[in-house]
Amino acid sequence: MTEISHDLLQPEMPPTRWGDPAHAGPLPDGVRDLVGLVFPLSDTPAAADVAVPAPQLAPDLVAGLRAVVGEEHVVLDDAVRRQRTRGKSTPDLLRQRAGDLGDAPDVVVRPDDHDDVQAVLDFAQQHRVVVVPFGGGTAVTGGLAPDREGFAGVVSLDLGRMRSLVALDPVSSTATLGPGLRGPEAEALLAEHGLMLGHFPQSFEFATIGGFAATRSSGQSSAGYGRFDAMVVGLRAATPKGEVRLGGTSPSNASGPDLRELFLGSEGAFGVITEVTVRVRPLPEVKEYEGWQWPSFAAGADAMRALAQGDLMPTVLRLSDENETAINLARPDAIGGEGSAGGGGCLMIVGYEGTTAAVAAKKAAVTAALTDLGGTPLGAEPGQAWVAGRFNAPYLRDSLLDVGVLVETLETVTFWSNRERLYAAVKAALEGALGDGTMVLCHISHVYATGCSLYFTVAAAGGEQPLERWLKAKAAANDAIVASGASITHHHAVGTDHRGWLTPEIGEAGVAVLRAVKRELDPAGILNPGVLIP
Ligand SMILES: Cc1cc2nc3c(=O)[nH]c(=O)nc-3n(C[C@H](O)[C@H](O)[C@H](O)COP(=O)(O)OP(=O)(O)OC[C@H]3O[C@@H](n4cnc5c(N)ncnc54)[C@H](O)[C@@H]3O)c2cc1C
Repeated sequence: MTEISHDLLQPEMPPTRWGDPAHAGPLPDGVRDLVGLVFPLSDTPAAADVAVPAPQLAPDLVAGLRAVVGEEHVVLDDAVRRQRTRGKSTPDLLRQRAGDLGDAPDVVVRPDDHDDVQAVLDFAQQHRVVVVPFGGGTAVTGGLAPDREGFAGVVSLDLGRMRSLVALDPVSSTATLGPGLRGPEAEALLAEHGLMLGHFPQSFEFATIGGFAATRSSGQSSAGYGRFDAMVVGLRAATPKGEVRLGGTSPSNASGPDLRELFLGSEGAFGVITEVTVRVRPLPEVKEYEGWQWPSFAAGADAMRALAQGDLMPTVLRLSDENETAINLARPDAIGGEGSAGGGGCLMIVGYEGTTAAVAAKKAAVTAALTDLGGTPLGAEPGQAWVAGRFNAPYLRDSLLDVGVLVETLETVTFWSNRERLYAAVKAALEGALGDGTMVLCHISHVYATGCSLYFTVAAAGGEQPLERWLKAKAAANDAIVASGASITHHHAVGTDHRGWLTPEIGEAGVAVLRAVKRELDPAGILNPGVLIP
């Protein structure tokens, strides 16, 4: 067994929790008091001293991988394999907390460049070894837990060494980035040139460029900067059939269907994305965020629609429903405290970024529109509070799991005309499945001229079998989404968790196209088997 030098690895999240352990903490008093009124609280620590299953990959195959990428980049260390077991959904955390490491990879392989990745895929295809591309490990729909039945073993292909700014074209405003760069690393490299990407999902601190592309991620500034797939100009991928380079010639073209779309959202099932070329923009001169209050979720949603359809999009635009406004998730330290109801109604956060002149002009136009539509300005304080707490909610989830409260999120997207029906149906499904006292919170954070996403946060008593309780509730929510004619996911991707609900959305012919692409690019089916494709 080879020990890895841990300083070669990026800082890692603990397997049973989210984020940086230094930022984790017990439940704030206000939250504990409030939650204790609704749910029974009981100390529920994660299992300690969990044994990681012994690696199943035959020694000659391990030696073969070592010959490909070098001795020290093939890791069998238990802690490293445990950290790459599944992602960070609540079911993933519950399984880790219960000591279930059944999906642990046999070996972690760390390629240095595209050619290394290609060589690993060639080897894995020849020897029927599953390859699971691993970026930040923040997946929430089972995309890191493929089927292993019938294969010689499972390699977690950790892209953490591929973390460079590969090329920059400031004239065209494009940058080519390594797939293993985490959000802050990519922004720091671009900032050296006065540039930025502008992709800030809640998982920003740990998720990677390759992961963003592979899942068609969407960030908190999507109103102004667009979703990640819309930022991608081109990409390079290694597949078992060889190299694929897409979008390298032009920003757009009429050269047949746009094959970039085949890899955006392909979740490692068609190939390993080894470079992503994105459009970049100048760093903003100013950033301003503020709060607006709306009498109801419907009134706030109508105002968002008016902005989107009137070409008046700020950089950040999000709206909490009445429950989420009352709980004020952006400020866990203030939950249950004075003023936590946020003045009632529904809180909208509006953010502006750009040049001083552009921000002033956009802010004046948006302010006039929101005032006309009946909104009440709350000033900069709620906006600043949201910015300060925007990455904190996942830590709160862990603290709640520690006291036996089940917390999870899910998201969907539909057209404006279907928004109310979808909202009511998902809420009813979750409350019906989880029973009395269940708290269902919702916000809109991704807005289009034609529709919006709905992002739900659910809190319920964990009970004796929290995992089973959640899986039942999630299935009910998925059924409600499909029955409402909405999409099964706006940005979390399909993974294994949503696979069973994809066919009604894309149809049998659509599934056949996905299967045909998979057969062509990955004939032995070694890439993430069971992920994405029904
Ligand atoms: C607390 C929390 C908050 C989140 N907030 C958001 C949010 O605001 N917006 C959002 O869009 N998502 C969010 N997510 C989901 C998740 O962060 C995204 O799906 C993210 O894009 C995954 O990136 P990653 O690098 O962690 O990928 P991973 O988790 O490592 O992998 C995700 C999938 O992509 C595949 N993959 C990874 N890298 C590559 C590659 N280079 N080539 C091919 N396939 C690859 C993997 O095999 C897997 O199937 C959140 C998740 C958590 C836990």
